[in-house]
Amino acid sequence: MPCQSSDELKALVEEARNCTKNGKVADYIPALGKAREDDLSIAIHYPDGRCLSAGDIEKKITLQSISKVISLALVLMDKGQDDVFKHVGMEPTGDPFNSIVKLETMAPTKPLNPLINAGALVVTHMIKGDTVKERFQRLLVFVQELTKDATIRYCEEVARSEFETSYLNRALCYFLKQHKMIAENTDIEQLMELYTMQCAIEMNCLNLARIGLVFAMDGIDPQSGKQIIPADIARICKTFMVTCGMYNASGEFAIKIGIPAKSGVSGGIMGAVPGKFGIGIFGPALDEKGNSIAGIKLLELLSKNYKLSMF
Ligand SMILES: NC(=O)CC[C@H](N)C(=O)O
Repeated sequence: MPCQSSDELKALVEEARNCTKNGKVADYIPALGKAREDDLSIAIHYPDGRCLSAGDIEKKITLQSISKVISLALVLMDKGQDDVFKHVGMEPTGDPFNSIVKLETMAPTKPLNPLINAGALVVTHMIKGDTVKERFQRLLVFVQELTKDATIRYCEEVARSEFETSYLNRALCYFLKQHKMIAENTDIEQLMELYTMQCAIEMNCLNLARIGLVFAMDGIDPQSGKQIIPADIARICKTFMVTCGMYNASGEFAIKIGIPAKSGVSGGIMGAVPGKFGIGIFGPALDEKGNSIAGIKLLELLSKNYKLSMF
């Protein structure tokens, strides 16, 4: 068993908290700018139901880019790999998450992977349903199943704040629609509504750790034994988490930490230690690449102390 007590975790959190002062809370989505720079919390969820935690784990965070792994799993389950990978690739980019540059320089115009914004917007546009409400509800029910928490909702304030300011994401959508990676009959305002609600799904670190646990256990909910995500799809998602989960810092993260993980600009990180446990972290101060600066430090300490690298 890697980490035995919450006290061990608390010591690591206090050590990692020092670097929050070198980071900055994201404010390009104005509502995210309200977060406290020195916040840091972590939860670890084991398959036998035990949880360890440190920091204020009641605090809720919006998923932001972490939601991209979940929508990918849902759309792969709905549409199958052939259809999905006709619209989005499997390669890391080396560019920031919201970059538009490769869409113009690559032929054909297909987002390189589903975890950058361009690819995630294509994936979200493939969520099944007739209305934004119906499509969002399907995603939310899936998240509630993964977290085993039917109270999970989205934060309207954060969703609205992003919807009102998301010009770059709109630009990506129109570019992709022009090149038929987003279907011609798609209303981009409705897609933005769905995407910003998806990114604003809100939960605490424990919930996040539980999602990580399901991915870690190859899509099985270890408590009920139910296969929530087919093993092959959980494998694909984890592979993307390794190659693209930390944006253009994924290579360094794989070398230094070696845990499949996905970060979001709210400062969340979801980790899935294969076969062992799930991790949920909240630390809103970000580094220059948009990853939680103390969250990465904390994962580095955990990985070194408990030999968690999968490589
Ligand atoms: N890196 C992120 O977490 C990005 C998600 C955010 N909602 C955006 O599209 O800009």
